[in-house]
Amino acid sequence: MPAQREMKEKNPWHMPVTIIISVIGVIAIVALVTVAVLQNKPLHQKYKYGIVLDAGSSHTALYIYQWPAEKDNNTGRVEQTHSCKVKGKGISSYAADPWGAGESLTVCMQEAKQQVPVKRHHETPLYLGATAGMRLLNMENSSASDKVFEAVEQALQRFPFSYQGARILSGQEEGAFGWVTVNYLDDRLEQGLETTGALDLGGASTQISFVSDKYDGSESPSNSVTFRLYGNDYNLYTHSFLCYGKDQALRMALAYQTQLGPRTISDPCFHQGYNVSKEYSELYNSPCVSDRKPNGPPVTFNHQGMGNFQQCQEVVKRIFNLTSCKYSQCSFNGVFQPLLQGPFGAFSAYYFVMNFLNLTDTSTPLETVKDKLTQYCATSWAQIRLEHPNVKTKYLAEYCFSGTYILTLLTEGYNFTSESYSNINFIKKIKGSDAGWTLGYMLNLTNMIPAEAPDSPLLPHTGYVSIVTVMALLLFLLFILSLRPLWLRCSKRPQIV
Ligand SMILES: Nc1ncnc2c1ncn2[C@@H]1O[C@H](COP(=O)(O)OP(=O)(O)O)[C@@H](O)[C@H]1O
Ligand SMILES: [Ca+2]
Repeated sequence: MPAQREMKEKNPWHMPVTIIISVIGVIAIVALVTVAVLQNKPLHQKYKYGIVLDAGSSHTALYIYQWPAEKDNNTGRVEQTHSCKVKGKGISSYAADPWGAGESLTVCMQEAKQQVPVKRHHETPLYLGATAGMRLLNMENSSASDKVFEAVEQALQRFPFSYQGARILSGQEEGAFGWVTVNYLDDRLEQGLETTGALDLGGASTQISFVSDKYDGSESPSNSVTFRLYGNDYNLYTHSFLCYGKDQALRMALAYQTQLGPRTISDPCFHQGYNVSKEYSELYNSPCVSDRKPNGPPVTFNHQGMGNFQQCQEVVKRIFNLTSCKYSQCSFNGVFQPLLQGPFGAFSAYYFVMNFLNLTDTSTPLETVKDKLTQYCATSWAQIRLEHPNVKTKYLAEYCFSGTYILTLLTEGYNFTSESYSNINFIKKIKGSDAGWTLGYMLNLTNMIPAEAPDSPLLPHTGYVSIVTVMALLLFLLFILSLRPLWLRCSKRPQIV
């Protein structure tokens, strides 16, 4: 077999040294790529969790947030994974039964126990923040408010989480943390982009927060909050109007109409055919209206609807003081407000109401929005009920008032114009997380937003792996090429025949 022998001798791969070098080379390259891929591959994601209870005036909601365990300081990574609406009213309505307030939270807390992995329970911070309902109760009856907190605290401490306390947020905090949430979720803070203003409408208070270039905070320091986030300084204007949430605003509007204690009030903000007997003591049972209580009114009054948007707007305007202002410019009630600037996200009741009324599209001219609301308010109560059999009667009865209140607050109160109205976005969620103060509150308390921009890796993981792979291939090519001379030499060797 001389031909076969010749082949063997020509082929360098049959030389032991060449074979060993080749094998080692290939193993080295495979090892290099494998190590590069494995070392830099994100580990099987482990998450940390945080729980915030939003004890609002109308109801309490629980939110669970999660973020990758090894990257607390990274940006845009905290997201809402679960929410739970507590059955019944807000904790401030339990003044006469404080333990009931604590009890009311247990169903959602049980749910949280199921949602957060058991081994993370003990390290999961749990916060409760109360807003305007408890602010009002605290003003009215501070010992009742203390008792509610005591009961809530005891109920929450029974769960295996890391309880961090329950407290009333100031209006300023509520506004500022709502602004942080919206801008964090939009990745505006991390990237240093122009920020979005935040408009939050609750049941008992409402907040407006935005950055205005012309505003340095000196004209009204109590409306100013400064932040340094990701290496950028922000000078935020914020104001919270206590009693201007939509439920208390409705009380104030009704109080203006019942100041003389009539037995019947004809209310343009409710639909024609709506006729409900209500109690004076219930209407005036709030610090927002208690000083307007008529002397010796009858026990009840008939609340009758008239269904007239124009007249409703006149009634609503009466709850705003639009004349007194000791600053260069004001919103209402003598409160300083700089020039409106930039886009705004309007959430909570702004969204619920405008969404129900099909009016979330702000590219619709303001005049058309008013026309649609005029039509809606003029629809009879019987017809409205027929069209929306599954909507809670209390909400349904109030959407005409609420829509009118929102438009009046935005235009007469905050000075949005036909042009700037289109800068408002009515939103519920951003990237799966609810817009509201809770996320911003937790980010702040867990120091999850750094003051300075974190150092970012030179390359993202995929870039790193690609470069190593390309380099390994090049090395392999070089290696093969380096074998060429050996090859050629072998093929030129004198034949042994
Ligand atoms: N589906 C809905 N339709 C209309 N209004 C709603 C709906 N869901 C919630 N709301 C209202 O949103 C408001 C939420 O306020 P809340 O956060 O409880 O009060 P605050 O922030 O003033 O403490 C309440 O007025 C509540 O009635
Ligand atoms: Ca709220």
